[in-house]
Amino acid sequence: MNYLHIYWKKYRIRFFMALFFLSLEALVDLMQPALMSRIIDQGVAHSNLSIIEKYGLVMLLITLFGAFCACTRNILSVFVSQKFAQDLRKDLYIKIQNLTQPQIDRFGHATLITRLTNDVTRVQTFANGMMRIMMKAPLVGIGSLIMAISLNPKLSLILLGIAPIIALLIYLNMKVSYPYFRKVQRALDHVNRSMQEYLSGIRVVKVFNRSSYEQGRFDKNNEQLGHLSATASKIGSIFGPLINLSVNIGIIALLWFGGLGVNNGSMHVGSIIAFTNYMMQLLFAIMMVNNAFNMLVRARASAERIGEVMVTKPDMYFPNEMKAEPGYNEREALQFNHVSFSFAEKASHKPVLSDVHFKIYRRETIGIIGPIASGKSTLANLILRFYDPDQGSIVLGGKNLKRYNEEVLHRKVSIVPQRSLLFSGTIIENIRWGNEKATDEEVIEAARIADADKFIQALPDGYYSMIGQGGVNLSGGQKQRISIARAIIRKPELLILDDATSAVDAQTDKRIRTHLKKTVQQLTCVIISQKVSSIMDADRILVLNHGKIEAIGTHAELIKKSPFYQNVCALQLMKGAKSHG
Ligand SMILES: Nc1ncnc2c1ncn2[C@@H]1O[C@H](COP(=O)(O)OP(=O)(O)OP(=O)(O)O)[C@@H](O)[C@H]1O
Repeated sequence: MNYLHIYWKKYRIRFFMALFFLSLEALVDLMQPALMSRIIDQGVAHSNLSIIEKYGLVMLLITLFGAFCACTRNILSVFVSQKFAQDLRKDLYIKIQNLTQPQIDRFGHATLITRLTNDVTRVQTFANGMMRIMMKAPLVGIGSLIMAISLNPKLSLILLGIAPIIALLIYLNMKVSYPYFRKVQRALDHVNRSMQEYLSGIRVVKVFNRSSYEQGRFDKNNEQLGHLSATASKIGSIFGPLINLSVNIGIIALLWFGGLGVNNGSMHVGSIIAFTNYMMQLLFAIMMVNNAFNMLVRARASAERIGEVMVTKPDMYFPNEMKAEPGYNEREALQFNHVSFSFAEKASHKPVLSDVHFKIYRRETIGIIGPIASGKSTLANLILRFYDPDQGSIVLGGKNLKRYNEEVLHRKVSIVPQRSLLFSGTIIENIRWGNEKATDEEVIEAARIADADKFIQALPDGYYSMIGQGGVNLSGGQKQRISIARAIIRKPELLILDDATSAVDAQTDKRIRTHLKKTVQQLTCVIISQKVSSIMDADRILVLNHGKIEAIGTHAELIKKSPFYQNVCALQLMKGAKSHG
């Protein structure tokens, strides 16, 4: 948990200031019973009003001082814990942003959200608790013990007998409950995941009448969370009463022996009351320590989970120097050199891409077609360096992808992903998301190329129309066209359309491709599609089958040499001809 060091360094002065005021508060608490004992034994017992007034005034003044210390400490502890949590959340967010795709795949989305929210809150609660009770409790506890011993050494033996039993119970409580709190957080990840999946697929769930099935999945995870939380709390609820029982046995013993002392005249009532007060304070302090340990156990589990993300080192490097490969041909835009790749998590480890070898020339449009799960999107993800090939290399503009600075790479290559992802905000903001500096004219031009300008202008607020989260108030085709405009406005050298026009009709699809060819002359384009009509007029078409290149060539060439392409054309083009006929 070394990552917490920087926050400690940043906030330790305020933390110690809070502890200073907390110690003063504890001191005030410790003085009260002693003063009360004097008021009773010297004032009340002897009907001495001036003593009562004198010590009463002192008690009032120190209580006021105690209140001032408590307020100051509160302001400091809230400030420190809030700021610490804010910094931690921010740093964790940045860390998550810098995780590579395989690392994000490994963690999973839901757990990253729980770690960023719930786990950080737990650590924050603990930090705040430290400045409220954790330090006060030992101070009051030790102080009470000293005061009690100085008041009556014999009676203090009772305290010394009870205190170790309570300390042992606290230790056992911590030891038994710790593993459960880690499990509780993991169960919370599962609940978050089922909720996240449900919300992102809500329409599909409804259409397929799978609400009760999804509810079942949620219930199962929720039950598991409830069960684990209950077990963790049950452990606390066994140790809590045991500690209480020990405290009460101590009080009874104290009153018994104290009563005997008052009877035989060796003790005063005021001292017994003060002693009882110190004993209560001591035992209360021990119980507070127990609570604090419970908080510590939870916070430790959370801090470790946050730590797992914080210490994750990037497994990809994006250097700044970019050397061109020897013998580089200026005409080449992209080159796959015998690339093989598999997702490490896959049980079978079967390669998703095997020995993929091809070149794309500048300003060329390449179509990629292939059956479902043949590796088309994976190929696009490798060009963006979301993953690195296991074997072979990818060369972009004469330079190995591994030598690119991340920002430069993503300025050169832009993608319109299969699922259009829009953000809540206006349409213009969403398009400009691709290039913050783009002028209004450039936004409109990009929308025209993506064949989106007309429908946007027809909306009541035009480019300033609001888009709901994920683009809920737009059709699939409208979302896709805005996504295309967003990619074009970046002015990339290589544009990848990954099934980006699946929701638009054939004419719009064609218009977009024609606009792209005419307007963005320097552009090299990779069009991935299941539709022959989307790629048949590309300069060359690459047929991917089971992660291997089956054939590469023009539409006319492939019709002759690729069995898969022949089949798809036969199915799709004949169907198209029939439906037109
Ligand atoms: N993040 C991932 N982790 C593990 N396996 C993955 C991951 N992404 C894709 N795969 C697997 O890789 C294979 C190829 O997937 P990919 O998405 O590249 O296919 P595709 O040709 O684009 O399919 P489609 O036409 O359906 O979009 C599939 O078997 C898929 O299950």
